[in-house]
Parts: sequence; C-alpha cells; structure tokens
Amino acid sequence: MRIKIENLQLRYGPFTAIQDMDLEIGDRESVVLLGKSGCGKTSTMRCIAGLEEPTAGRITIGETVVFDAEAGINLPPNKRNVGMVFQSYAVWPHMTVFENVAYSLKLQKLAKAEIRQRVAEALALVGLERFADRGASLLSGGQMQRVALARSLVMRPAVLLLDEPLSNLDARLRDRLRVELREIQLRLGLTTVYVTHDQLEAFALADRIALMQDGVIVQVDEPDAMYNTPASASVAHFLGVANVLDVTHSGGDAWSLTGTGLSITSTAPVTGADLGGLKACVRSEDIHLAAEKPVGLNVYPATVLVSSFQGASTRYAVSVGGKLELDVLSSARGGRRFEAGAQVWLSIDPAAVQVLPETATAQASPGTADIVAPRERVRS
Ligand SMILES: Nc1ncnc2c1ncn2[C@@H]1O[C@H](COP(=O)(O)OP(=O)(O)OP(=O)(O)O)[C@@H](O)[C@H]1O
Repeated sequence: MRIKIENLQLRYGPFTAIQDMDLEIGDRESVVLLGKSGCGKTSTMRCIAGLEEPTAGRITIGETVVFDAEAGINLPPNKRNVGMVFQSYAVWPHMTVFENVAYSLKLQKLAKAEIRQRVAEALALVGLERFADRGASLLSGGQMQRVALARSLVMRPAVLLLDEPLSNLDARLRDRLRVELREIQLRLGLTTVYVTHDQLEAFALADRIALMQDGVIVQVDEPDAMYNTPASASVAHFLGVANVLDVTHSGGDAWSLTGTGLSITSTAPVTGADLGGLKACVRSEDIHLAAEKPVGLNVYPATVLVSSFQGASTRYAVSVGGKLELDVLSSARGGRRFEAGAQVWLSIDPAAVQVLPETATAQASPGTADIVAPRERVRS
C-alpha cells in the first residue's frame, strides 16, 4: 500500500521538528528514514501512525487520506491499518508469548480457532513457534523483539512502521534480525517505514533511504546511489566519509586545500559547484600509504601519527606536512603495516576525490510511477 506525504510540517511550540516534507513510498517498498538523533525521524513516524497531529500537510495511505490539515481530517491510529514496532518492545511480562500476540485479536473478538491459527502463523514468521507457552518475562531481548514484531504482524497491517526496533540488542543479534526482518518484509510484500540512525542498518533494509537533517529530507536515494553519490559533504560525512576538506577551485581538475598550500586533483564529477562552501570528500579506504614514492597525481610525503591495528585492517592518523591530518584505513591483506613516526608516501586516486557543496537542498522524491517494486529489483 502506498504512502504519500505532502508538505508535512510539525511544530512543538516554537520549535519546528518537521519542515515541508514531501515523500512517496511505493507499494511493498521499504523506505528507511536515516539521520542523527533529534533530526525528526520518530516525529515523522508518529505523524504517519496518527500518534502526533501535524501542524500542516497531508498524509495518504493507500487511497485513504488519513490526515489533511486544511480539510480537518485526522483519522485515529486504529483506523489507519498500520502496525508499529518500537525500540522498547513493551511486551507484557505477566502473559505468555501466545497471549501477548493474541491480545489484539481477542479485543477484536475473533473466534478462538482463528486466533490460534493467526498467532501460530505470526510466531512461525518470527521463528518463535516453540515458545508460544513460555512466560514473556523469561525471554531474551532478541526473543522479546520478535514477540513485538509478531504482535504487529498478526494484525496483518498494510503498512509496518518500525522505530529503531533493534537498537536494544547486541551487534551480532542485530545483524541476524536485520536480515530476518528484510526477509519477512519481502515475503509478505509489506510497505515499511523504518527509522534508524545507523547507516549499515539502513543500507541492509532499504529499497530507498530518506536522509534527514534538522527536520528536512536532504536526499532520497537507493542505498548504493546514496553511498556513491552523496548530495552534499554533510551527507557524505554522516555516511562515514572521514576526510572532508575545505577547497577552492584553482582551474581544471585542480583544487587548493584551504590553509595548507597543498593542492588536490579530482576527476570525479563535481556537483553543486555553484553553491559555494565546497569540500573535497575522501574515504579513508581510498587513501594509500607506501614506503616508496608511487607515480601519479595526489602523492604527498607524510608522517604516521597514530597506527591502530583493527584485525582485517589498520587505521592511521597521518599528517601531511604538519598542515593536514587525514584518516586512512588500509586493508591488512597485501599491504605492510606502518608504526607511528614512520615517514611514508600517501596517495589518493583522483577519481576517489569527490568535490561537494557543504549542504544541499532537499531533492524531490520520485513519483511512485518511477518506483520499482522491491521484489522485481531484488530479482533483477
Ligand atoms: N513532545 C515534544 N515536545 C517538544 N519537542 C519535541 C517533542 N518530541 C520531540 N521533540 C523534539 O523534536 C525533535 C525531533 O525529535 P524526534 O524524536 O523526531 O527525533 P529523532 O530523529 O527520532 O531522534 P532519535 O533518533 O534520538 O529518536 C527533537 O529536537 C526533539 O527534542
């Protein structure tokens, strides 16, 4: 079921938490709202669910307008056909797993046989069929999270809203449940909106990511496009690009690195050059260290300040002429390790230097006609 958000605005008193938001989510699509704490992700989710009344705008789920500020429409949460799973699983400890999942169906006064069948189906989906009779207080964190998910799925919602549902779990379990969640979403063909501040989680779960900063969606893209072509230096930085350097254009592919007397060559396409405040963005893994001077562009003598062994890789802090400090990540395979104090040659492939504006204005999300159904995309 499609979700269309138009001109959404939410104010808490004088504070604007969501500003002029437009976003279309396709049928069976998984969109992840990604951004740092306080950027307005949960507020957006609460507006879709009907738990928050926006100050302006319109939200349509399927063919139903669930909120329209001008027309005075505001359907309550239970009339929106959405299921929600939150960070705090809110599983009732005094009930069994079965009773937790059956609770809402009992409220709907469904026949006992139907309740049993639907609960069994939901528990099978989350891999908890053997735990139906166990007291919920005896479950692990991961199992409780699955109960919370089963409780939403049992209602057969058209839309599933997930707000950091894995953040209370340890890293290994999070990785596993992430894959399971994606599998369930694709299998049931659910339209999902997922909130997280963790980009790896977003990459793993999204058909498209909507990146939010200060109440505004600044970029909407498929994960690989977001990763490879961030719209701005601040998006790149949020996605883990550690080296963001002030530059001014000095002609052709050449840029001077502000305040260093050094220059850098970029052959990557420059976007938004007219916006000013340009930054050269370089991923740590795109910087190479060598004992011998390599041939090519962007080669500098440098000193290793910190060398930190990380198993499969080594992370370095490296100084170029005392004027520029760069973060470098070298794969352990095939490369030698340098200790702090080592004099090295540092090189950067000009194609790996992206010159971007510091910030960029929101990009319009494509109309749903452009959205490829997730299953088709996965298969292609
Ligand atoms: N009820 C409220 N009253 C006033 N301000 C609020 C209220 N709820 C949220 N805010 C503010 O609105 C902004 C957006 O909050 P929101 O919870 O949507 O952020 P978030 O991106 O989900 O953050 P997190 O990842 O920490 O949950 C924050 O600055 C927050 O302090």
